[in-house]
Amino acid sequence: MHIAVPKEIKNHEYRVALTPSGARELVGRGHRVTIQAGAGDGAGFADSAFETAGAWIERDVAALWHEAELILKVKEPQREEVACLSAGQTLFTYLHLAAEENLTQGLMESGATCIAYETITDRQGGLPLLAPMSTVAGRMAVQAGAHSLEKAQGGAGILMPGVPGVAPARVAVIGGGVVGENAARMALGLGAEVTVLDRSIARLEQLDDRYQGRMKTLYSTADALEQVVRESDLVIGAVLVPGAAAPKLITREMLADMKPGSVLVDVAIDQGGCFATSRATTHAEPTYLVDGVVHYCVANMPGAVARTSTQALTNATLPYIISLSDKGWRQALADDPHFLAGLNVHDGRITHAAVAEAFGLRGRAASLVVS
Ligand SMILES: NC(=O)C1=CN([C@@H]2O[C@H](COP(=O)(O)OP(=O)(O)OC[C@H]3O[C@@H](n4cnc5c(N)ncnc54)[C@H](O)[C@@H]3O)[C@@H](O)[C@H]2O)C=CC1
Ligand SMILES: CC(=O)C(=O)O
Ligand SMILES: [Mg+2]
Repeated sequence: MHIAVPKEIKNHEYRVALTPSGARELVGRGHRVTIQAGAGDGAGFADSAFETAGAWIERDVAALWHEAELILKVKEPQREEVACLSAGQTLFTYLHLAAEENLTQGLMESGATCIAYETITDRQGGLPLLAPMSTVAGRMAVQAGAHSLEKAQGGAGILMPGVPGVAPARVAVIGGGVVGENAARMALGLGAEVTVLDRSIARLEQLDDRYQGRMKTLYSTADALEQVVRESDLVIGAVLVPGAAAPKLITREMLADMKPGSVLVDVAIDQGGCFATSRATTHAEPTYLVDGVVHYCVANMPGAVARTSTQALTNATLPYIISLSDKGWRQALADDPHFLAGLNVHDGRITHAAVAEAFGLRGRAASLVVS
């Protein structure tokens, strides 16, 4: 199969969809891998490393897209990338379509087969291709939050661990999944007082057990959220309903009760965000203020630590890429219902129920596409 890897063009996105080690595995299986010149530079992988792995380097972007059967990316395609996609091609990347109506429309019009990393499931009920980047983003959320609490960033001027005789910061994490656990773990490590809220009792039990009560767990109700948000210095949004737009859990009114200079980090922004006042920001300008509360809402947080993230991403995606390349998308998805859950758009139709519901459209069952 002819596999192409374009250079990412989203603001401050330095990741690349494949490492040279990943390219070597694919080339070794008889596939042709073409990498856009410079695509790996931001992650520290030079063109020469890809060439050594047996990949081809292409300078002509239009030719790269035109000739590919399978296109591997990291972030959702930008407008000029959607224009390069055509029927018969397969796109494998993060899509987060419920938050992007224009993108969804563009992908439907392209006629391409679009498989989203973030809706692929596993036997344990997890999201194996979202998890590595959620681990990164969860850990980064605390770094971003701690920085935003500094006075020069608009924050209240609070040091996360406090000092002897002065209390540490209070951190609330809404959603105790992969992002939430990693954020809570980092905040605990910094000496903050940490509360995790979730709707899953089983998950709260697991966290309580794993951290031996060192973080407080709360069942997530409107009352609990109001109370915790009022008391917290840093609130991290980490909820997810797979494929769907994030529920708005912190309302504009609740913001008025927050302490001036407190910080909201909305990691769930790639699904539209879980705070009513969230809007996507970029690494170039990551924060803004609403009612004296600092908002950090970067939709591609792992892009800033591209070296770590690129390796973690390829580790997770490679088995799926091999399956797509060896078998073709239809057989690969037909063989694995968890992989099939990643099919979001095919031949002009939405094939994921939560995405179709987000836009009030009638989708087509993914199972019908591969049967
Ligand atoms: N901004 C960025 O750069 C990145 C964003 N993300 C995003 O972070 C979000 C979280 O991802 P994961 O942790 O991997 O998901 P996950 O599925 O592991 O965890 C989500 C948790 O939210 C909980 N939840 C759902 N509704 C809730 C509610 N109403 N109240 C409280 N908890 C609720 C679920 O029970 C689950 O435990 C996703 O939107 C993901 O796309 C992930 C990586 C990078
Ligand atoms: C998951 C995601 O949106 C990211 O890694 O950028
Ligand atoms: Mg986006």
